[in-house]
Amino acid sequence: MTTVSAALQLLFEIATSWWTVGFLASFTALAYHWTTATFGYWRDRGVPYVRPTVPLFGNIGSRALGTEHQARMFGRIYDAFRGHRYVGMYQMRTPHLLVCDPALVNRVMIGDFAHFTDHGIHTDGPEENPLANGLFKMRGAKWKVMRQKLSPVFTAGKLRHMRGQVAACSEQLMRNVAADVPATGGPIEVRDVLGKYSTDVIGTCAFGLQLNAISDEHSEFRRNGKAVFQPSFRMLIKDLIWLISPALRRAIRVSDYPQEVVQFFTAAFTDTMRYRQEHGLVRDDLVQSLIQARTDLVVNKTEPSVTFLETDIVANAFALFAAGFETVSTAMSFCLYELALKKPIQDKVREEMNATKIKHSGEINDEFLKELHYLEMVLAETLRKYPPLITLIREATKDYQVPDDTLVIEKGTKVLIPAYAIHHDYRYYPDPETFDPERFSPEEKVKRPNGTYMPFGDGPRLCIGKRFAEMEMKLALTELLTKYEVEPCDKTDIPMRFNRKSLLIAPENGIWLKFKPINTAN
Ligand code: HEM
Repeated sequence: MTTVSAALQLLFEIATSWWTVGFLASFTALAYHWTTATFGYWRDRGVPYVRPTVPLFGNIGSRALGTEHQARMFGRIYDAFRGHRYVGMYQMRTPHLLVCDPALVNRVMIGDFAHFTDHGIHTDGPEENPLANGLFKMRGAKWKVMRQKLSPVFTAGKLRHMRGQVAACSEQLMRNVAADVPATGGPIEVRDVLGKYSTDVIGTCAFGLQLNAISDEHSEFRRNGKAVFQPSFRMLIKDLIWLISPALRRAIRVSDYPQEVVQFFTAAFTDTMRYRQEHGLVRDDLVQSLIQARTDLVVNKTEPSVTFLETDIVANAFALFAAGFETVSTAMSFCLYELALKKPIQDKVREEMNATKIKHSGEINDEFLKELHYLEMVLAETLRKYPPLITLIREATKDYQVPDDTLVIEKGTKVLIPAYAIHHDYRYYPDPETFDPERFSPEEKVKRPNGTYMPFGDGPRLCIGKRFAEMEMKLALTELLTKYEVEPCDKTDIPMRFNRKSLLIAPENGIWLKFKPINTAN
């Protein structure tokens, strides 16, 4: 009996262990197949491509693990294939085409835009994330209608009306800097102080909030705003899941932002809208254009072919905040960083500001801002060296025959434009790591081919807030640089190191600079 049961026991163990081994082997084979099934896509189409080394992760293992910054990763690929018009690569399992040739970049963004109308970024439904459907993520006809509704508020005439609101924010910025400088007696982390400024600007102009309710370190607006951009493990996972399988992401419903952030921004905008409507308040600002869009598209349904929801309006207020907060503060911070390291350029930009101030009797009006040509060159060079978006993205919305080529970019393909790498290509920008505003003198600019400068993107999807951002940056930089000299200090990172977890270009350790008050009667 004992012998029989021992034999049975042995047989059972063998069977189950074979079964286990078989199961594991099949599972591994299936998993391997699924995680690598797409990796022949570019080879099959005869496209030069970066060989994917790790199943599932494709070419972005280093980025996913946080061991390599995106700018470096795309730069490495771009450099390895220099001279090719495009390169195939895999972000997780998804094939992406990196377009490197400026002429083709120009076609994708401008000339043949009709084939690339969408950014092709995954959006959650309004139930999972009411803030998801902002302009940046909107597609097709819906994007076109909303873009037309919002564009008028960014024209030069309308911006003039918002200049007063932005100027009030730059005065608040100066009070914040003045409070920080004597208190610490030493360096300031400029991204923090400029982050308060750009929060103030969007808070007043897009959410209609009172200035004093925003910039305070402990204000809810500031706290929730920071939470949106805090690089987090959750955000990284969320992005990677989308690249593995959008269906998987939909199934497990990982939303873009924490619930409390969604609730806060929804309530902030809805309260302002209700207040303005109840009090018959009409102002020429972003809030007003969104209220008008709501009346036309949600209430009166003037575009019956496209469905707009209440959440689309709040999502667009939020989109202006999301797109305009970090980009502006980061660009201004890098600008001050470079000026602190290059004193002669700083002096020259200040001279221009002071001379223009005298010419306009101290009044900072539109003419004044337009005449700051050297500052424009400095900002252009800052955005060349540090474009906040490292790559631009498009999705082929129709099949596209690449001109003078055999390749057809199939509908649904993700197309990436490596803005950072192109901005750092020595063929267009010799000695690319040197900060040199003269590259943007009118004579130098015309020498470069189109499709080699795109910090704000280009074509119909060009940043809608470009002029607004330029006004915002010029106003604050004029205030700062005519009152303070900026200098590096012990805590300044030289050379600059980027935060590897951040989606946008961001410094690893903040940007610490000394602010020396200028004793002047101006
Ligand atoms: C230095 C500041 C800024 C930079 C460098 C910047 C850059 C960009 C870039 C690269 C894009 C994508 C363009 C493309 O795909 O071709 C974009 C889109 C966008 N930006 Fe900006 N941006 C800045 C400031 C702002 C501000 C202040 C606002 C709002 C007030 C804003 C609102 C938007 C919106 C809504 C979009 C989506 C446009 C669309 O898809 O139609 N941006 N921005």
